[in-house]
Amino acid sequence: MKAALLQLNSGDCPAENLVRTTALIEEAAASGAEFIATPEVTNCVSVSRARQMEVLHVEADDITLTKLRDLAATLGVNLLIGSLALKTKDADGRFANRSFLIDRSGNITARYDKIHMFDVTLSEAEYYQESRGYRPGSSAVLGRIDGLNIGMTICYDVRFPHLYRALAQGGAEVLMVPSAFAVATGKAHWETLLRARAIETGCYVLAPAQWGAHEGRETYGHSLALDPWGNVLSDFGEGVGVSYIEIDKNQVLKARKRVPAWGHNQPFEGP
Ligand SMILES: O=C(O)CNC(=O)[C@H](CS)NC(=O)CCC(=O)C(=O)O
Repeated sequence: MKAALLQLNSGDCPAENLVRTTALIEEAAASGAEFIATPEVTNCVSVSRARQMEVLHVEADDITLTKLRDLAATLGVNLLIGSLALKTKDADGRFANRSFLIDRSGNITARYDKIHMFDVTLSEAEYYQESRGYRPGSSAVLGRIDGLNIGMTICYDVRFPHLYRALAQGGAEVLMVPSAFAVATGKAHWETLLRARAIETGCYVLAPAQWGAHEGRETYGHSLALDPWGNVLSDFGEGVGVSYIEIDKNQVLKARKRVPAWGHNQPFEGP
């Protein structure tokens, strides 16, 4: 199956982001991609809560979701919306950072709320408090497209290997890590973390990413696809566009036959 990873430079205007995302999805479908994946916060990258309050919507009213579902149906492709920032009905007013798996008929077949919040101080000048704006999810989610089991995760989740192991042991063959990675940690950790998750689980790892300057922050780009042996299938580097890879379920079986660590559970005590 041909898969496509979109690298975006989403701004803080959902309508504009939708226009650009739609064009790249159409381009990917015209190139024969049957599974197309977009980065974290496809609809809006913003560090301003006031701006988010102004432009974001609850899931039922979100235009990006409605339009991309229609687009998946029109083009007959499977779609992973890496995430949408959405309002919730929570009393504390926090948003959801929610990923959607959409089938060829435009149906939502799985949704996942990012579990691990990026509450990190990289330097005096660069710090993130994601849990202030977003309410974390609490369930790992497996979706399914065209006979492939898809483990859904987002960005900072990549640093928590037990989540990926649980998804692989639950049946995942492809792990999604749509992201908006920081530049400093991207340079230091991005490829290594993603390759490790592929090697440990014997899964494909697909990580479509935000890139470049956004209002109030900057992201690393380098959308990455790994095969189940940990080989880099594609690295988009910088800029905006689409990368293509081939997914072959036999490669999952092959890697796991050589090193079956993903399925070995040896109990131990302590420390
Ligand atoms: O804030 C939003 O609107 C959406 N959320 C994100 O972009 C999140 C929190 S700032 N980014 C990450 O998790 C980057 C993780 C990272 O860079 C690392 O693990 O090193």
